[in-house]
Amino acid sequence: MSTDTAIPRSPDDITAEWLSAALTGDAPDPVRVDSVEVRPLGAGLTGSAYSVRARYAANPGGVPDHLVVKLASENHAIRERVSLGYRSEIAFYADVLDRVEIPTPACFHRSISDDGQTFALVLAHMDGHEQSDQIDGCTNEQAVHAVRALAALHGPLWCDPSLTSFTSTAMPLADEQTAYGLGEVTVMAAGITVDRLGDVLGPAHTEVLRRSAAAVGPWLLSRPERFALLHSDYRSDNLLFHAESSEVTVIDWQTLAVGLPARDLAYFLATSLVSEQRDALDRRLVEEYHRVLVDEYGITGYDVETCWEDYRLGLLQAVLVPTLGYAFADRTDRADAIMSTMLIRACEAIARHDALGLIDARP
Ligand SMILES: Nc1ncnc2c1ncn2[C@@H]1O[C@H](COP(=O)(O)OP(=O)(O)OP(=O)(O)O)[C@@H](O)[C@H]1O
Repeated sequence: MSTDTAIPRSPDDITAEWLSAALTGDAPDPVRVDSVEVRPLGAGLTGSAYSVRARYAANPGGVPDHLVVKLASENHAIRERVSLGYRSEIAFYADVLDRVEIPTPACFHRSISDDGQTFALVLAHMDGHEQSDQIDGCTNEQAVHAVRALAALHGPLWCDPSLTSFTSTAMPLADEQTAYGLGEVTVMAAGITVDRLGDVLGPAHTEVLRRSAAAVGPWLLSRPERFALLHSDYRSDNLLFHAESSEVTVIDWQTLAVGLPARDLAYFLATSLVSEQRDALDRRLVEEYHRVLVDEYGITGYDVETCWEDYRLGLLQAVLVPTLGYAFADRTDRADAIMSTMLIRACEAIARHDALGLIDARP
């Protein structure tokens, strides 16, 4: 791991010298970068991502010319608040990536300071891929690729005992104390969300939102017999689809968690498809996710009806993650629009599939 001073804190620190050292690492043949062209990417809500075009004088390993460098936020308060997210993403690329099969950008360098508030990641820029718009949602074809990729995250570490002690995440496997603690924070976050967006959500969705937030504690403790590593924010904004093949590459690993696998599946289907599209497709997409788990990862003792029930139960993830992210972040018109769209879809799905009834049925 690099020392603190070696890690860039701002785009000005992304120099040819730094990139040369970062890309060389411990390798005997140095990478020599002649020049870099750095441009900002993304909204930068929790960190900063930059597109970096590099010209090489020596490039023995064939690192691509077009890279993404991710750094911590330049805002101290944000850095403090999300340092666990930074640790999660670095842990993913350092310790987890080789143990799962979900497609991600190739990683050429990662470093983080001891306090977790300064980090750098150098990734391949996914040229030829595009992000689908969170409000428009994914196409049907993109959705198929997304659920298959999800099975490739969950399948390899399905109920793997090592995950019970995986703590490089803000949301390790829940016990009673953490579940009810997170439940209380979610109720608070839902209250703030309703104060801001209640008029847009309307009374019926507001009621579902409040009841869902109130159920988060027992929900997190449901079905403890099944767990996997979760992305937790598996939605359009974090999925880059190949423009022609629709194959997906998954980014933004700052919300790693351990829990019921279908939480990721439900979150994706509830936030990243428009409601009518989800109603028409969710059964088929759940079956496809299940098929890949069984056929490609040899998961046994998990029939498709149980997977379907897990999907229904998992829908509360689509209240948990957005409200926590939204209530404690700065407010913008775009954030309001994305959040209200995701929450309306989530509440419709929760009501349609009686997700809350499942929690009551099996306390
Ligand atoms: N490997 C990549 N290839 C192409 N684009 C990328 C890549 N990684 C990130 N991006 C772009 O940069 C944006 C920000 O990346 P990411 O979501 O990982 O960072 P973040 O700190 O969580 O940003 P934000 O706060 O804006 O969500 C992405 O939305 C995407 O547009």
